[in-house]
Amino acid sequence: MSIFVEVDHIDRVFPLANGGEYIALKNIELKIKQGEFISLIGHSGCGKSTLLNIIAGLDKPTHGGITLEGRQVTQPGPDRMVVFQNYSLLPWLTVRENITLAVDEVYPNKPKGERKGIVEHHIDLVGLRLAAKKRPSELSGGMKQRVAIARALAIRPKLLLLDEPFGALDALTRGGLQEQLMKICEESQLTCVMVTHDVDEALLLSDRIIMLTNGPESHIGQILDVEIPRPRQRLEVVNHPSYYNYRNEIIYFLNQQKKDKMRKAGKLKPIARNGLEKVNLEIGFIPLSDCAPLVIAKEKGFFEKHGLEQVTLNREPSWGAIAKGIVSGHLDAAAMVAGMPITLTLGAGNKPRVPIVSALTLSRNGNSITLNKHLYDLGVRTAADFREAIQETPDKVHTLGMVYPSSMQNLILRYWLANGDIDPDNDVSLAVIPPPQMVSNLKAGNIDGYCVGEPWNSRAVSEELGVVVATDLDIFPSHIEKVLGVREEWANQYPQTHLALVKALLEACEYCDDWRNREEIATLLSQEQYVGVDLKYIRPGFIDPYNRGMRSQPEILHRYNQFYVDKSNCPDRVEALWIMTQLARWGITSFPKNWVTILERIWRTDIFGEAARELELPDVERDRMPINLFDGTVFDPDEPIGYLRKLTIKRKILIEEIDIDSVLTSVP
Ligand SMILES: Nc1ncnc2c1ncn2[C@@H]1O[C@H](COP(=O)(O)OP(=O)(O)OP(=O)(O)O)[C@@H](O)[C@H]1O
Repeated sequence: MSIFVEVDHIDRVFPLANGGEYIALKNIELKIKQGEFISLIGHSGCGKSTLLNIIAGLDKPTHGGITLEGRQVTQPGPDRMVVFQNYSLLPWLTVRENITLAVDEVYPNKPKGERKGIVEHHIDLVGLRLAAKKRPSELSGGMKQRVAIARALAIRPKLLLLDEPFGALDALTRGGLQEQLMKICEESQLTCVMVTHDVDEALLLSDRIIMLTNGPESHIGQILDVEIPRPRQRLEVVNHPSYYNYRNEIIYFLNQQKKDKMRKAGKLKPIARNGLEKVNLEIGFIPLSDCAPLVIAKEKGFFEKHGLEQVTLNREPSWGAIAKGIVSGHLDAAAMVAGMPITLTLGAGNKPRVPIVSALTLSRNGNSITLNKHLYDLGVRTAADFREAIQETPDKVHTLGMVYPSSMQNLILRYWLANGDIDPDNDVSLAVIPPPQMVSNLKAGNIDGYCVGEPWNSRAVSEELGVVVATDLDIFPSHIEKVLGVREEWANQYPQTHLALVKALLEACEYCDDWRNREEIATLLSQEQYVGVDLKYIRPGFIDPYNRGMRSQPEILHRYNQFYVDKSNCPDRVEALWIMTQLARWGITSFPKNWVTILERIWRTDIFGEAARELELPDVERDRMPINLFDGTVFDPDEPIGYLRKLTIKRKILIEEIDIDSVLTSVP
């Protein structure tokens, strides 16, 4: 498809009555291909209609320009037609006359019979034959909108522009018209730009969704490619494996914009109270069973007990969003995958180094490796079996899902594969997929298996899509899983708040490991705002025996999803060092020569100790002991580089001194 419309770096500045000016749009740049359906989405007042009007030629940009098929747009023209929400029909004319007027105006030189044919064809196209003689006052809202669409299409525009065309209609009428419009656009390969507030409407109709930031100086914040095949059916679209991923991304963007607005209006300013520097906190989490301590601290009043009166738990769409939220300061704190404090601090992937501190381990264990039923039916039970299956199908790329590069799920999955002599980067393909989307991707055949936390293994087992071939209890029992993470700068700015947060969550962890509370916790977790799944998917391993989906009996796994057992919530630098070696092994970060200093900076046993003492709970720092791994190797914390050297399957390992206080200038 060739470039059809080009929005070339436009600004729109409105003069104000008081002599000032309002910069509505800033530097908008967009290329639209022929036949593409584009939606513009963003909060009220962000400039969607202004942009649409400029493309239509109804308004002029202050800087920059629009071209249509290479020609500059300076005024309205018959090659572009706008459909507004308020229909703009002439009340004294009938349906047929309204359409005829537009056709006669645009095609005065066509023979009368041909013009009449065009009008009648478009009356039929929108199903208004029986209402052709009626005037607008005799029509419903949906019928009036159909007239407006028929009138726009009848003049055969090259570009159809729609400004919230279905906004005023009831849900049923809106649904019918959306489908009609989609069919017409697909059949006639029409190029469309539509302004909408409706996320589902945008996903149904669009090839690309342009998300605009809030004004002033609104610009394109994000562009989402909707890769759902055409022709589309509403049900197929909603059931597409990526649908909720797309939907979450848009809603997340809009929520972030809303928060920015509140922040600018001073509504998210720190509120100091109760001897704490900040009692209003935004804490991020991912929908997983092990977000339980956050949910319990909120629902059972532990945050409030420690003076944190206004805690909002933000369900985030991905671990990437958690990292972004913490780095940007949108989130005060988050339940993080265990390696995230390290990768953010070291600046993995050439990102700026953002020192993170963790003063609390929130959970241990709770992950499994699930493979699809097909592999199970082929007899795959172990990594060695999997290697054979890979060797027998050299033309197939086996893809496995993992949740984030610095997650234990990635490191454990890689460890399991490498132990089976499978190179995780060369013999299979690993894809980053947010936990809630694992099952739908397995179902769609996009991946052959994954390593993830609960309830996403139990859901695949329950739906008979996959079997659990290994739990983390088989691979690395009692490993660190989720940790509380905050920016170091934040911890220094709000030390009493940080301490209160650690205390509240430590008490919540203790509550979560009292098995008498598990039924209540599981019920809370199943709620929409938390994990949002049926209780039957949360129960296995959390309350009930764990079902791997094999022919074996479900087993009782007491240490799966562990929050306080062994009183092991104190940050453990030995485990963190093992994570550092694995991150270096797979080329995710370099291995810092100054690991001792960095470990002490990130894993704050001192803050944990203070919290535990104030709560009169044991301040247990785990002994500095070697870790015995399931493959028989021993990780000696005094010899991390020696351990790295001994590993067989690995990437090129970089060992260097990392100054986390300096701005990152080189690839680590
Ligand atoms: N003629 C004007 N003079 C001054 N400001 C204007 C003018 N027209 C629009 N604006 C401002 O420009 C911004 C963008 O307006 P626009 O109508 O394009 O937003 P929108 O995203 O379409 O909003 P909505 O979704 O509520 O329809 C708003 O803040 C609006 O107040």
